[in-house]
Amino acid sequence: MITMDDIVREGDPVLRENAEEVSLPPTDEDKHILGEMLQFIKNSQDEEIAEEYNLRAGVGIAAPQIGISKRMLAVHFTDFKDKEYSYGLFNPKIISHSVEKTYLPGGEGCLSVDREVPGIVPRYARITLRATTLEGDEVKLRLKGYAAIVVQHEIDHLNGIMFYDHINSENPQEIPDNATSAD
Ligand SMILES: CNC(=O)c1cccc(C)c1Nc1nc(N2CCN(c3ccccc3Cl)CC2)nc(N2CSC[C@H]2C(=O)NC)n1
Ligand code: NI
Repeated sequence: MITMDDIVREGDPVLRENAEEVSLPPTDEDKHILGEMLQFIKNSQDEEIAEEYNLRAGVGIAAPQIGISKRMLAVHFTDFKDKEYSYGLFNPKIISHSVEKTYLPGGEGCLSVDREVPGIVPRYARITLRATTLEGDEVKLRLKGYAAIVVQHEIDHLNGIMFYDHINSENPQEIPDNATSAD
């Protein structure tokens, strides 16, 4: 199982690399890894397991965060409208997005960042995504609000971008004019 010991922390160059496309159909090894990533996220949200294995809670993880520079990510969460999202995705690609932006009022956290980095992280409010799921289906997902934020945070990891790269260093709490809070 994946534990916090497998999570690469900021400073490791793999987090600043452009991850490689996964060749499709995915190999059994790639499917196993992505399945383990999804299981880690579920475990991190289970009070007993998280306590037992000292896991930090997250709703998403990208392969570079376990030292694998491949375009794979896993998300598992319920959004503010109680819609469940549980996906392992290969080669996710944002094919269109809104002009409007959104953000988490509490800022963002990252399993690879062992410190609080306060500030508003502006993200597209709505995205349309193409990807291949863990089950091998090619999907086109239209995401908004929290789901859009989480997936953009994880796709950033595939492009060597950390959430704090988006924070306005002059005024971290500044809310961009075309941004509304996700809640
Ligand atoms: C510094 N301030 C903050 O972190 C922050 C502070 C307040 C509010 C928010 C909303 C913040 N922000 C933030 N909170 C989260 N969680 C809320 C708690 N939750 C969770 C915790 C326990 C059990 C189950 C679960 Cl579900 C896990 C997820 N997650 C992310 N991110 C950024 S997008 C990827 C995602 C991620 O998985 N990060 C590890 N940001
Ligand atoms: Ni992260």
